[in-house]
Amino acid sequence: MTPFTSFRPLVKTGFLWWLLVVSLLLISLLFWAFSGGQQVPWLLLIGVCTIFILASTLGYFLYQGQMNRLQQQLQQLQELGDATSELLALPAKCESESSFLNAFLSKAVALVEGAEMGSVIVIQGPDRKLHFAAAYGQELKQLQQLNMLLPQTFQYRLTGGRCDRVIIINDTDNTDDQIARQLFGGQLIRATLSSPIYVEGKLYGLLNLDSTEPDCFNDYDSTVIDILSKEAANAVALYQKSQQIHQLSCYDQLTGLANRSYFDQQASQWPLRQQLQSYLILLDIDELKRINEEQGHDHGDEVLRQLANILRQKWPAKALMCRLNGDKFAILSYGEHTQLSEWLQQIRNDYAMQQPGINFSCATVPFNGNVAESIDLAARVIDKHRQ
Ligand SMILES: Nc1nc2c(ncn2[C@@H]2O[C@H](COP(=O)(O)OP(=O)(O)OP(=O)(O)O)[C@@H](O)[C@H]2O)c(=O)[nH]1
Repeated sequence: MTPFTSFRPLVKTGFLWWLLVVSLLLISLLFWAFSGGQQVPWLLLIGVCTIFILASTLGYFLYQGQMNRLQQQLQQLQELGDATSELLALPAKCESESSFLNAFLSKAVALVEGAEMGSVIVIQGPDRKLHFAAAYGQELKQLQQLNMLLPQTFQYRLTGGRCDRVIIINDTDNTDDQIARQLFGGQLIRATLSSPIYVEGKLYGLLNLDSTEPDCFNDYDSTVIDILSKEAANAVALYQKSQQIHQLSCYDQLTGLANRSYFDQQASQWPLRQQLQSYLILLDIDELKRINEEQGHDHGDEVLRQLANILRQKWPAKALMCRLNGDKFAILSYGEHTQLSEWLQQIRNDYAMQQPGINFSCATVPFNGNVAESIDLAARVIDKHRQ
């Protein structure tokens, strides 16, 4: 981040003083010249000089005020530039979408001078329900109790349902909007700003900034938040893409369980315990080929999905699970051998209730850190049982 170097005005103050002195001398010279070197009208000269000095001083202060405002805006612009580049780096650092939204919200509150608090609302489902995903200076749980739909927001109403621009309400006394008038620590929100966030052309959510003081947001804040919301949208899209890539590369699309390579990766970090043996359990659905042929591939898919669901929902201990390939699943779990057998029997019973007549073969072998070895051993045990 480059530190902001103080704004250098075009004209130095010393030069302005010289300009004033020279102008006064010129005025005096003109008076002297017009009086033809005779009696100089001193009173008139002093009056003119005084007016000139007052006008110059006023001009100077107006100029300074403008320079200060410009300096402030430049500083804000630089902060905005820093914030936007930080935003794009955030998805890689944040563990979840909600932690990203919280970080984004903090930046927005810090950038807009009048903002004391704020929230990020994500629009959910076809009925466009409002879900408060992040809050700053307000109780998130309390906000999440507000049961509202998008059409009830002032953003929606004041844009005629288009939600296409930043909306500022600088005095909430003039609105009956529930969100706009929330209580904050016993105080009423008096000014509020709402910006839509579009991710890949679809309304993703709203960024709201609030203050207990009226008239504290201006057009400049609106521009800053508009830019920031667009950058946040890019960052959200980036985050969602990276999640999709993770999902596609690590999980089996049919069952939602981990795939073999992600399972291998996680199993390599599985903590082996001295007091409690770890076991690898291999499950292989019987005669899936025949099921596919007789009842169709879709039914075969359902058979696979249901076993995965039962394993995920019913396995009673901490475990890693995956669909190894085709009709084979693996579980890495702690437990006593007899206990694991009981759990497997329970899974078998539950599965038989959902898929009558369909069974699976399984083998439980000790796991000592080498996944491939344990899987080979378990596969040999299953083959032996089937012969
Ligand atoms: N429906 C469906 N079938 C699959 C999928 N992946 C693999 N299969 C089928 O699963 C069958 C597995 O064949 P085999 O390894 O001989 O297993 P099996 O027919 O269950 O025979 P056993 O395991 O010896 O009882 C093959 O016919 C594959 O086409 C899938 O994603 N969906």
